[in-house]
Amino acid sequence: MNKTQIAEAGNATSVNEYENRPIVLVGLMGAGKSSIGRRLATQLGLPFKDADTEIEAASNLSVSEFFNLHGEAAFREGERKVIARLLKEPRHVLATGGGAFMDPRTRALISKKGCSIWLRAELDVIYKRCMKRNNRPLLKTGNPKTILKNLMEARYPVYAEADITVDSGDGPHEIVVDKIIAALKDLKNSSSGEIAQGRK
Ligand SMILES: Nc1ncnc2c1ncn2[C@@H]1O[C@H](COP(=O)(O)OP(=O)(O)O)[C@@H](O)[C@H]1O
Ligand SMILES: O=C(O)C1=C[C@@H](OP(=O)(O)O)[C@@H](O)[C@H](O)C1
Ligand SMILES: [Mg+2]
Repeated sequence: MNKTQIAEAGNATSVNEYENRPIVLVGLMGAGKSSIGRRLATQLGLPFKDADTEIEAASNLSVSEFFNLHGEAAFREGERKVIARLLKEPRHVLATGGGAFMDPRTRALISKKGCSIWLRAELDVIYKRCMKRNNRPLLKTGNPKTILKNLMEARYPVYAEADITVDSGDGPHEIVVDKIIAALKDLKNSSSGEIAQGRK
């Protein structure tokens, strides 16, 4: 059950409590979490945080350098700690890295403390966006399009557990920002006035 579904009696939390949670963007590389997250934060008048940037600042390494020096498992651990710290901060927009929500412990943290939004996009759109920069270590280990396709198959069923899903199509960022704001309003106006607490 996700937050947009009606809560069952005895297992609910108020929308107001929910509205105070950080807005956490999840989804594959190139979905737009960082660039749309920044614009969404500006629109909502909230601070913006990017988990990758925080890891880079804490380690004094780029994400690629971190992967090369310490490996993916250490990156996931650092990512979980950084996200746990950020989720304790007052309401903000948080862009996660694409693998964060795949880590069961990080996902549980986000489900407990955040309002998660999956930015969903199609393979060709994701691929085109990812090719703009060469800063994603996971795409350097083989054919990037094949890697992205395999990641989509493995990850989309898990991203689908997010509280809200918004399509991040091949238009301007602002269209996606507006769709997110509308989805958040829908949540606020949900007829029951309550949302599920015992989510996936
Ligand atoms: N809706 C969009 N329209 C156009 N370009 C986009 C859109 N979303 C993302 N991009 C571009 O795609 C690239 C990757 O986006 P980014 O925000 O870094 O994705 P993520 O953080 O999910 O990996 C950036 O150059 C960004 O400007
Ligand atoms: O999907 C992933 O596992 C990763 C996504 C990246 O972030 P973006 O999704 O912001 O590109 C970054 O955290 C790292 O390269 C690993
Ligand atoms: Mg990003």
